[in-house]
Amino acid sequence: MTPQPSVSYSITIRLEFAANSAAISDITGTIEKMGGSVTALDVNASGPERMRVDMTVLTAGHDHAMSVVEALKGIESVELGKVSDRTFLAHLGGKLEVKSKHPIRHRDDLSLVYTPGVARVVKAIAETPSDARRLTIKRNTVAVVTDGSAILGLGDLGPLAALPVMEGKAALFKRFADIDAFPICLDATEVDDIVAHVKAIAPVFAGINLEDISAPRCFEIEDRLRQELDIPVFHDDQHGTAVCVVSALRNALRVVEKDIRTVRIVLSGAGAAGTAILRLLKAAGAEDIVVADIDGVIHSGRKNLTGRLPWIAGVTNPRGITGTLKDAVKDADVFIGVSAANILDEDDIAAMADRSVVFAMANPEPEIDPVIAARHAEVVATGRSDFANQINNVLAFPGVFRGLLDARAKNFSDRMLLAAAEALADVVSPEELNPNYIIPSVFNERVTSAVADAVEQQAREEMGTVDTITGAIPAIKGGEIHL
Ligand SMILES: NC(=O)c1ccc[n+]([C@@H]2O[C@H](COP(=O)([O-])OP(=O)(O)OC[C@H]3O[C@@H](n4cnc5c(N)ncnc54)[C@H](O)[C@@H]3O)[C@@H](O)[C@H]2O)c1
Ligand SMILES: O=C(O)C[C@H](O)C(=O)O
Repeated sequence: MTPQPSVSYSITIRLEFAANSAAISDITGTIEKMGGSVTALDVNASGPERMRVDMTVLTAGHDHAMSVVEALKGIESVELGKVSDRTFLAHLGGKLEVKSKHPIRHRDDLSLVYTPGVARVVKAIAETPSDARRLTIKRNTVAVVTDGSAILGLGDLGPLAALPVMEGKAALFKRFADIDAFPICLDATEVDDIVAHVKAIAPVFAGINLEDISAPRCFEIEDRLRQELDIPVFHDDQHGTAVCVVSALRNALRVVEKDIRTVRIVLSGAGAAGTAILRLLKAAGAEDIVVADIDGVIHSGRKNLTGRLPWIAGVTNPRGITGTLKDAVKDADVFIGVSAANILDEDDIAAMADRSVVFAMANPEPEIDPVIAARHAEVVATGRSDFANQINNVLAFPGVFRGLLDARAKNFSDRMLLAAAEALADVVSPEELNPNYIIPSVFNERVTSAVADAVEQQAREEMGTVDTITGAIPAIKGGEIHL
């Protein structure tokens, strides 16, 4: 794929020049000739003789940005000032802050929110631990936990480098579900250590969102934490992705008028995302799924199947296909890729069944260029924001957690995930549905509430009657007033 100018590589360039010259058209002409795109021009200072402007330019990458700047240096009448990378500017000082909900103006406030008042609240919680949900941040707070071992598609870059991503996830929790999420980047690599650290911090939180932890460790870490903690533990790269894929597939199959129970699905990738997608596809009724990984198609005769691969071989591949991914996609109705960049070509997509569906979701480079895929497939989706049909787990995790927290759920089930997938799909109405609109934008106001309501309702059904948080209704207990 040829990189296009985008906001993620935008720069702001300070430029000074004579006020009456043709400098502005020279500048914009030079930028456009170099393939950049001017999106804003702000006058920073102006006088009768000279003016200073900040010009914002979209570029296609770091080297491209540098070549645009070099070209501007060549305009004689223009003086170049500082050049700022807008992505780095947006990260200066981090993306989050903690704010007090109660004003602290004088001694009265201190006595209420801190000592001595707080001591009675401490005793109340020690006596009735469930009161922590009413009297602390616990009820609306989620930990976003990583060890930095599988950051986006970048690999194992460690906990410190993972912090901007975890801050970003926390910001998305707040923006889309009004959940207070906090980034926790653990300097730990052993499964036992990670489990122990998450358990140790769990008292503060109503849920744990695991992020960017590499497979296969992520499976054991999640399984153990789900068993050992009484709050939901959700590995977003697995289940958030699975919800979005099943949701998008439901609508894509409506477009191509095929049935999930009979379509032939090829899933490329048997890691964190692939394994969870497979589970949820099975739960949604898919029967003919062939999974391939870096060593080719997974089947029970393949040597050295380890980890979850024997399970995958046992529940997939009903027609006993062997060989490569390319062999598997021939005549397939659906391709779902959560594996690696550019592993399919145009001929592979052309060899799929009529009215095929391609979800090429490897980030940042998909399994096949979506423009090429669209020459043969009827519905194409990617993980990217610069193409139609972006499948990203931000469509799921804020609403899923909102629903789990509101139901005070202790865990989640496949039925809750399926309910979330259905609700997300239904945000796109039959009148709106078309090959380029199978999945809504996260900025569609109905997304989070639809997912949250579906998860909460399903959670309540599965949990029976759930205590509701009654808020500030005073009750006399043991001579003390508990709010
Ligand atoms: N768009 C989204 O919302 C979204 C969500 C989750 C993951 N992803 C993307 O999916 C990819 C996989 O993520 P993951 O967390 O499951 O990673 P993972 O490392 O857990 O699993 C990767 C899988 O891909 C297979 N693979 C690697 N190279 C391959 C190749 N050349 N040919 C065929 N298979 C190959 C591996 O064998 C493994 O099964 C990444 O690119 C990630 O960015 C996208
Ligand atoms: O987490 C995301 O936003 C994307 C996805 O999990 C990925 O690994 O690319």
